[in-house]
Amino acid sequence: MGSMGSDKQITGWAARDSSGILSPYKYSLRTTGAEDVVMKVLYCGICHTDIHQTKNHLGMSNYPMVPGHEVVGEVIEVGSDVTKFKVGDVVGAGVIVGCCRSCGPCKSDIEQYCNKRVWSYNDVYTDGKPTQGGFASAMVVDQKFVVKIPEKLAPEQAAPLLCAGLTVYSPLKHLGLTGSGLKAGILGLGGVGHMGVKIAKAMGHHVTVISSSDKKREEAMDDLGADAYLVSSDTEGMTAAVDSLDYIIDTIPVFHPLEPYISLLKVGGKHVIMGVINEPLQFVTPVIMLGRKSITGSFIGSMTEMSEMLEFCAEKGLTSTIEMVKMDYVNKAFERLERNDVRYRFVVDVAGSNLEQ
Ligand SMILES: NC(=O)C1=CN([C@@H]2O[C@H](COP(=O)(O)OP(=O)(O)OC[C@H]3O[C@@H](n4cnc5c(N)ncnc54)[C@H](OP(=O)(O)O)[C@@H]3O)[C@@H](O)[C@H]2O)C=CC1
Ligand SMILES: O=C/C=C/c1ccc(O)c(O)c1
Ligand SMILES: [Zn+2]
Ligand SMILES: [Zn+2]
Repeated sequence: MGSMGSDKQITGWAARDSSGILSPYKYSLRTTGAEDVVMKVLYCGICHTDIHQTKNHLGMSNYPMVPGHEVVGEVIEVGSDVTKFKVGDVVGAGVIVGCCRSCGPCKSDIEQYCNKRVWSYNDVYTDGKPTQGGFASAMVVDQKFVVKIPEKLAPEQAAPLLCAGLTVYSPLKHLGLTGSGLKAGILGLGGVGHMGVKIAKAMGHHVTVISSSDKKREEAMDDLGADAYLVSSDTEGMTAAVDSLDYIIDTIPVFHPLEPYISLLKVGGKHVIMGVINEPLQFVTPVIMLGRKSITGSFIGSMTEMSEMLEFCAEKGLTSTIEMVKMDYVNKAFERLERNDVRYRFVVDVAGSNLEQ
């Protein structure tokens, strides 16, 4: 890495086009501002959103694009007004690195819903420079969007919590679904889904995994602690489970019918959509009306919830289940994630990949 003065030259791995293939890319970090934290990236998780973005599934991708928004790093420099962090701290950054600070959502501490949010990559920062994410040797992030990683959590295990963990924790809090004894459905057992099982279990819920295949049954029950496992194509099993769930966390990342899952909800049950799906989903209205059911969405969580969720995971001894890889494996890892071949999150050992050599 270059000097820590202005115009720090660093190396990240960037997608250049919608093939989504990442390769080394040199760019400069902004000069450290008064509120900025500079971190040497240690680990970065691979979220399915990184595939959506690098492959331009939403039609809004700009290249070169260094993805990665489950970033754990070590603080190597802080700006003059930074009070919350010091050099040597192990910290994290997630999906959002900026907001307007004056709109309703910002003032209500739900800055993830600010219409002027700045994304950690595939966006433009307030200085006019493109934002670039965590598959890079370093990142500069405003202290508001940096969180301390609790000492009890291993840094590589903590990385997936910064998006996947938060994405599950936030709607459960917001929707009042934290009490013990609730009946949960986790639809899609991937990175977000497996944290759904762990967090819901830690809240004392009875957890049913609803999966597209039988392949993950044993692991889901024995390793993750799920109470039940349904295969969505098993008509008999699905029928037996009708009207049984208080909520469903739906993490499927592609178009899918909603009605078979909504029918699993009790009266007043909630279907929470997480997947980023760029085509209309459909349902006929009686499936929600005749049961006062809700279909809602949720987007990551706030920085306040991020700290709270990390403390919750530390206290309950919750970690993510990861496969650690080096950066030269990242394209293979993206390909395996896309074909549903990971248990349950890839984490890139960024510092151990010596990007600057
Ligand atoms: N709303 C938000 O704030 C956030 C949204 N996301 C989005 O959530 C979605 C899930 O992310 P993530 O958990 O990282 O993704 P993963 O790929 O890790 O997991 C998705 C799971 O969905 C199931 N699935 C995958 N493909 C299909 C398919 N073609 N048909 C049916 N089921 C399928 C699989 O589970 P199984 O094998 O059990 O069927 C798979 O493991 C993505 O769209 C991502 O962009 C992610 C983070 C935050
Ligand atoms: O992985 C985190 C980001 C999720 C996300 C949710 C909604 C949306 O439109 C996105 O572009 C990303
Ligand atoms: Zn994510
Ligand atoms: Zn705002």
